[in-house]
Amino acid sequence: MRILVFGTTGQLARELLRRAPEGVAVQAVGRDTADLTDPAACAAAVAATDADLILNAAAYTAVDQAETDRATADLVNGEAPGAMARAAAARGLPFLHVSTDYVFDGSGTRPWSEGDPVAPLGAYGASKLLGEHRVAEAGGQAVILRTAWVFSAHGKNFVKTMLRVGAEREVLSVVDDQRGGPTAATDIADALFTIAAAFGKGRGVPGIYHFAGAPTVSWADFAEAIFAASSLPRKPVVNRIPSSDYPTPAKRPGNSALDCSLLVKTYGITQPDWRKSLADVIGELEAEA
Ligand SMILES: NC(=O)C1=CN([C@@H]2O[C@H](COP(=O)(O)OP(=O)(O)OC[C@H]3O[C@@H](n4cnc5c(N)ncnc54)[C@H](OP(=O)(O)O)[C@@H]3O)[C@@H](O)[C@H]2O)C=CC1
Ligand SMILES: Cc1cn([C@H]2C[C@H](O)[C@@H](COP(=O)(O)OP(=O)(O)O[C@H]3O[C@@H](C)C(=O)[C@@H](O)[C@H]3O)O2)c(=O)[nH]c1=O
Ligand SMILES: [Mg+2]
Repeated sequence: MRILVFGTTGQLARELLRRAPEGVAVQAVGRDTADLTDPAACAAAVAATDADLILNAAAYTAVDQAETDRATADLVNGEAPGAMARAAAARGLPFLHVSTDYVFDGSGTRPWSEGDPVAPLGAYGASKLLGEHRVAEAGGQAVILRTAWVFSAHGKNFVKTMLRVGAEREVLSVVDDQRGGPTAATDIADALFTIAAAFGKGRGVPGIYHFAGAPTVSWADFAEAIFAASSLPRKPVVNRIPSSDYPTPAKRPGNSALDCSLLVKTYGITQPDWRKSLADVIGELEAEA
């Protein structure tokens, strides 16, 4: 099976390139070939491909920056995936897309199910929701995988930020009232390959699915786990704060927990334990250093 992947340098794109199972060839295209601010270029890449399936791993992920750059976020996260999905549908090719917990408003404490009402708090979440709508409207065989709190040994993420800042400070203030499921890019890549294989066998089931690591924690809990798993000589103390003490341009959801049972039922993909994947990522980072 051949998979055309949009994105080459991102956390997820890199793991897709590294973890393709035997018999799967990943052809990744970057900004030079398909800039997502140019939806027509994305459609052209789909029209020209000899791949059996299309996977979009590229996105505008700068949550705060999106607040003042809404047009670019909507183009990259909304219109470009829409153009990819329409071009894939026109050729009868399955399309796998990735979305986010930030489409929810974060109310309540119950983990969000796929059919729950969406109400993004910020421009990034709104742009990802636009992408979900555009992909659904395209009418093809599409899967939208909503994930959360992605980390890996590469790119920008909370784990790397904590290790960098934690090496310099004795005390770190981290929000304790936003809860979610940290998810390793390696685990998302593997889940997407499982879904792709199902489509390869004619057994793919289109729709929206949730996929996040377990257990659900706060960012402060996650920070403590990161320091515990690291071999920092002097581990910083995590000072637990409310979000109101950590002002940011974009408001984040309080309850980001995703109910992932539909993916288990449909594809047999279980929730990964992020503590295991965190140990692997920290191992990789410390081996590189
Ligand atoms: N990061 C997270 O915490 C979460 C991410 N997600 C979703 O998961 C998916 C993967 O995210 P992740 O791997 O973390 O993202 P990254 O920020 O690590 O990577 C984003 C990728 O998109 C590419 N990209 C951005 N803008 C453009 C553009 N205009 N044209 C072409 N390529 C572009 C980047 O390329 P370049 O290097 O050239 O900029 C990069 O390869 C996305 O859909 C994201 O919304 C969902 C939940 C949480
Ligand atoms: C660095 C730092 C962050 N924080 C807070 C800010 C924020 O609420 C939380 C996490 O910080 P981040 O900057 O990683 O958060 P953020 O960029 O909002 O992460 C999100 O990215 C997008 C792409 C997604 O789709 C989401 O699932 C989610 O992963 O921790 C602290 O409390 N203390 C700190 O020292
Ligand atoms: Mg990033």
